[in-house]
Amino acid sequence: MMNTPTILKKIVERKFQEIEERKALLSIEVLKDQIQANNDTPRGFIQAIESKLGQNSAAVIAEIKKASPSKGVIRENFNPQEIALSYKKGGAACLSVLTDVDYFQGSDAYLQDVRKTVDLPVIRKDFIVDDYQVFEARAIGADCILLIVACLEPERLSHLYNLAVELGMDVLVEVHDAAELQTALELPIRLVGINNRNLHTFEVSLDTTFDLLGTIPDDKIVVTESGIHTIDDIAAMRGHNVNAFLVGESLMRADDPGERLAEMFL
Ligand SMILES: O=P(O)(O)OC[C@@H](O)[C@@H](O)c1c[nH]c2ccccc12
Repeated sequence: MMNTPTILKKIVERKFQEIEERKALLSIEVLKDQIQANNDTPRGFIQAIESKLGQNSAAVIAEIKKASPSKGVIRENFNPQEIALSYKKGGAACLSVLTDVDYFQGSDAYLQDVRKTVDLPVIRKDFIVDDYQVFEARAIGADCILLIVACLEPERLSHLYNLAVELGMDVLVEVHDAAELQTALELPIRLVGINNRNLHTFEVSLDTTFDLLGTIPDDKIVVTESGIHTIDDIAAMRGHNVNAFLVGESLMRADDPGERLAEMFL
């Protein structure tokens, strides 16, 4: 399968080009200066999740996503700041903002705007494969980054993880199968994201989470990602003691995303 150009492969190939384009416009040194000048302390992403879990509540990472390669445009009336306020009101623990431009119609500006608007911790949702993007994430105000095991060699994964932590950010390490999970567990991570969507084929199955649960040590927080649509989906997860959720589409399709969040989770 890795020989055919899957969507993930195409995205990552384009991402390497994009990074070169961005480096030509703004050097990594300038990004470092921006981080210094911003003098911004990252908000505790993991801490916000732990705090919800400590109250026996579900911890929801609510996603702000206009479009995706599998679904096309998900939300026409797209106002990230308004959505962020709605999510906050609906009880989200954290926010996830897509910054990938070419495949998700995301933007760094959305993340910057959202973070100014609400006090919740924000994860930069993108395909991070290079140091440049980790500095960039902190420069635009990200509190956490996503690292997808499927698009990184283990050494690079470990290197990017350490760099993010040095910059004060939290990391959500995302896996989709047992081999990726083992790679992730080599790192001193607290959060393990299990993506129920296969990024090569787009197939979604909540069994991905259930199948991998058994081999995850108790000190990790499992975040189930993608394909969470119904109260039954949530009850099934919570029945397996999975209490942290990353949810996008089903909230993005609602007129009032935060209200929908509250209905689904409370
Ligand atoms: O919209 P959904 O099915 O609720 O999924 C949200 C989130 O899990 C999904 O956007 C996602 C998970 N991992 C990713 C990696 C890259 C881009 C997107 C993603």
